[in-house]
Amino acid sequence: MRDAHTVEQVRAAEAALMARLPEGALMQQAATGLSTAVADLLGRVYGARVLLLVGSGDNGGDALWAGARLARRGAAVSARLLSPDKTHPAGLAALRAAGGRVVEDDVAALATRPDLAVDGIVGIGGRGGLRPDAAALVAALADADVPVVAVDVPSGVDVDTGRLDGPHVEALATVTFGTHKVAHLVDPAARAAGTVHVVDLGLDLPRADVTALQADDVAALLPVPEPAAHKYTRGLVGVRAGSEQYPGAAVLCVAGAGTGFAGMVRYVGAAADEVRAAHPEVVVGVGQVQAWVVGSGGGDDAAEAVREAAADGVPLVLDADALQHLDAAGSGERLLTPHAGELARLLGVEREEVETDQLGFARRAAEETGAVVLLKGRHTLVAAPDGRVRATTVGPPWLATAGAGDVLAGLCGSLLAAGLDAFDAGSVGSWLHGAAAAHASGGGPIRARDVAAALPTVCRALLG
Ligand SMILES: NC(=O)C1=CN([C@@H]2O[C@H](COP(=O)(O)OP(=O)(O)OC[C@H]3O[C@@H](n4cnc5c(N)ncnc54)[C@H](OP(=O)(O)O)[C@@H]3O)[C@@H](O)[C@H]2O)[C@@H](O)CC1
Ligand SMILES: Nc1ncnc2c1ncn2[C@@H]1O[C@H](COP(=O)(O)OP(=O)(O)O)[C@@H](O)[C@H]1O
Ligand SMILES: [K+]
Repeated sequence: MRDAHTVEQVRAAEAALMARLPEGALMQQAATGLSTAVADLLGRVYGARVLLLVGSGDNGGDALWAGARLARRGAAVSARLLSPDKTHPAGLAALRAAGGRVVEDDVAALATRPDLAVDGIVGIGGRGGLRPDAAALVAALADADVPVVAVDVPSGVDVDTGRLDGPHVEALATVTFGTHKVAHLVDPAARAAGTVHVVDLGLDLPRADVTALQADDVAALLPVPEPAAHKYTRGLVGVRAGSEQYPGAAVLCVAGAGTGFAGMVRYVGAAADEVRAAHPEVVVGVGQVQAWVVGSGGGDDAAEAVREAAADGVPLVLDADALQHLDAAGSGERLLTPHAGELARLLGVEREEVETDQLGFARRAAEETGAVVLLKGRHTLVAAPDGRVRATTVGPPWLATAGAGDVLAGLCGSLLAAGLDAFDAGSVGSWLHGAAAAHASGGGPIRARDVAAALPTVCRALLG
């Protein structure tokens, strides 16, 4: 499990550890890890030009100490101090002693294009977007195409929410300390962090509310049939999806549901002929199920489909059109699978608001509806009403293709039918969906049906 802790949790754990260690020991560990990661990215340290962006706090201190290490290995290290009167004194002295120099202004900083910049403007102590002087320097570096390695977090992002509240650093990579922070997993900030490396500090941390399942977690949660299982004990998943206008959504939703986690797939809806033709193993017609998936491509019949599914009193996946009929869905186990636009409609806000505060709105929707909310996106978030959130960080941008959401809804429904709760079904389903897309893609384009087809291979690899 990848845990993402809050600033408060990190500060408390760091304080407890620092009380037992010599002064400055943690910063030395951080700077060592940072300089190693920068050296790896540079390939060759000797002769490389490294520019440090140094703010007023310990984040700047980390950058300076790491810069000193790189300078001792032969890099030409210069530092642009954004608060010259408040620069970390020991870090600055170490840099100078190692042969690094301070540049007077942005023009001098960029006079010779740096090979790489180290963003030590602000870390977990930052508030609000970058201030104008820092923003101007960061913009100039972006114009000059200088890759940036962020120290702890890309400066300017909101660490605990993943929001971007103004100008910020767009990093190639981020070297963080002790644990992931929320902004490393939650978009849009996570996008600005690039590849995240964690330097272990040996912190003793509490449970994290924001996490990301890893392959071994998913493998442990997969529903595997008992030796004496038969198709009814494994669970039946019902799909009420598709319409005359969108029969394909039914076919794709059934493809996701029919991956093999449930013992049987039942279909009810307007696309029975298409479903039968594409999936001969599916049973068409009403009957008992352990979970229903409702709404993908559901058109005008969605309200009725939600009402009928809810009448069975089993867990529900509510997708697409069904999301507009939550009042008909009862209050049992429910997994909602909106994209940002659908979540915005559900909450009566603008799509852009959801996109800028994905964690906040996913949590708010879960709290207000009492359902688990799976907010689809680059990093899909699965939020439980109690505030826990799992982010899915696998899945290539090629997955943003029509019908992929229908496959996901069906897959999650099959996991619910097989006995997972809505939080596990949503987060495991989303992880498998992303991993299947990555497998099917191999770096190239994919169709939604390819994602469904790759699911068994991904599961086999996990279980093997
Ligand atoms: N704790 C530990 O054990 C360890 C901590 N470590 C490191 O310390 C970092 C935290 O250091 P920190 O607490 O000094 O805060 P930090 O993020 O450097 O910034 C503070 C100052 O920045 C300013 N400022 C604020 N907002 C701003 C903005 N938008 N734009 C520009 N400036 C802004 C503001 O000062 P002001 O200018 O307002 O006086 C504020 O006081 C942490 O991220 C990690 O890198 C590691 O060494 C491992 C061990
Ligand atoms: N940039 C991206 N990177 C990775 N996955 C993405 C990205 N954008 C969207 N996705 C995923 O693609 C799928 C699109 O689903 P959705 O928007 O419901 O499409 P549709 O309604 O056509 O089925 C979701 O699983 C979403 O998480
Ligand atoms: K930073």
